[in-house]
Amino acid sequence: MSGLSRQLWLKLVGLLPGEVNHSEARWLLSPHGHMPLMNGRRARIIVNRVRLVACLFAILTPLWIVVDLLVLPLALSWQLAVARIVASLAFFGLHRHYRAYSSLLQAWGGMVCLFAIPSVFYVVSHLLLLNHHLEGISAAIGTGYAFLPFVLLAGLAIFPLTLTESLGFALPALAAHMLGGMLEWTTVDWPSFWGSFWLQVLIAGVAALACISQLAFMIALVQQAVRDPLTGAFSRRSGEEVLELQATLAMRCQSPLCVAFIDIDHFKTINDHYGHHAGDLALQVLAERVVDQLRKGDVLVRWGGEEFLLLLPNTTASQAVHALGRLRQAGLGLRPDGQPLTASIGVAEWQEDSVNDWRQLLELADSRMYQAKQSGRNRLVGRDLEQHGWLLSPAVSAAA
Ligand SMILES: Nc1nc2c(ncn2[C@@H]2O[C@H](COP(=O)(O)OP(=O)(O)OP(=O)(O)O)[C@@H](O)[C@H]2O)c(=O)[nH]1
Repeated sequence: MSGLSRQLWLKLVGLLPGEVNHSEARWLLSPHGHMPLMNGRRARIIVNRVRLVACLFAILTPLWIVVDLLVLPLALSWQLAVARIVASLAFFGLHRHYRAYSSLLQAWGGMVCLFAIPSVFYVVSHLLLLNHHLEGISAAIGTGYAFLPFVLLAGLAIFPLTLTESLGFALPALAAHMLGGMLEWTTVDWPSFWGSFWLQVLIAGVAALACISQLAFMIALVQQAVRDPLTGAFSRRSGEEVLELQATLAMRCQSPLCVAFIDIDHFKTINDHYGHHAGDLALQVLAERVVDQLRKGDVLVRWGGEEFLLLLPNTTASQAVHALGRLRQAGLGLRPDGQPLTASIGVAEWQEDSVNDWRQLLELADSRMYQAKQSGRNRLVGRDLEQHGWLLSPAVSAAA
């Protein structure tokens, strides 16, 4: 990014909701690059809101039948009543059969269905209204049907969406309105077509801001909830959630997933001899080193105390052993006495170790870490090919 465009970007980012920092601001623009944990949580929120709104509209839509029957010509009000009952049943079906998945794609699918039902109802009701010339109170009630697109656009505001996503939903609605106006396909005598179009653009803009603000707030809360405040690594609870997600994905796609348990050696002596602050510092440096050395998609979890879990998606056991060997050679930091900080590491991969559950994978890596401790610490234990048994890497002696 050039200096000028970077400055412009920072200025723009300064205008965005203050809950997110600069590096996270791009997450408000597009779903690309969101961490799977965030996608999973966002998908669940979207699905829950789709179901809630569907339930609300399943109840509210048929209630207006009474008003139509009292005010509109009888034939028209019955036709509209049928359309309302069909829409209400569709909303009810959506509420009943659409479940809380954690895939963003399925969440978008739910939103499409939620917006498709009133859109179809809008088209049908307008075709019916076009056949009647309404006057007085009937005309006023008929005009109410023309407000549905405004309600749809405003309704977007209840979802935590990125700018691209909210535009993806709003633009087709705006385009349809534009097309309808050009074809003079309207039952409402708006003072000005462009006036009503501009109003819809404004509503879509405000809704997009509301979507982004919700997303920003959500990102801030998720970041606070999922991170360990000392090291910035994922907390154990969120780490379990990420591992479960990644294991499900890996098993579905038959792609490798490696986990490594990393336990610092003789960590207690750092605390005992140099104080808790020195221990904290060692933990922070180790977390920084691991994050710096490994791939962007790898996830570091603080499992507890001086124990870390590293999740390596799309990585075979031998690739993981290679990457971890490089990390150990580069160094995990220094102890306060200047000696290299070392760790005992246990590695397991679901396909090569023939496990079909993330908990088993974890237990295997954990038991191999203990094997590394028992074999003298400062080493990595994985599994070579079945017939070769344990693979013990040599101890690392080089300082960081
Ligand atoms: N400074 C600091 N120490 C911690 C933290 N969490 C746990 N510890 C300490 O980590 C130490 C872990 O000690 P042990 O389980 O005996 O492990 P170890 O000394 O590394 O010994 P081995 O694992 O057998 O090599 C304990 O003294 C804990 O108090 C933390 O957040 N900060």
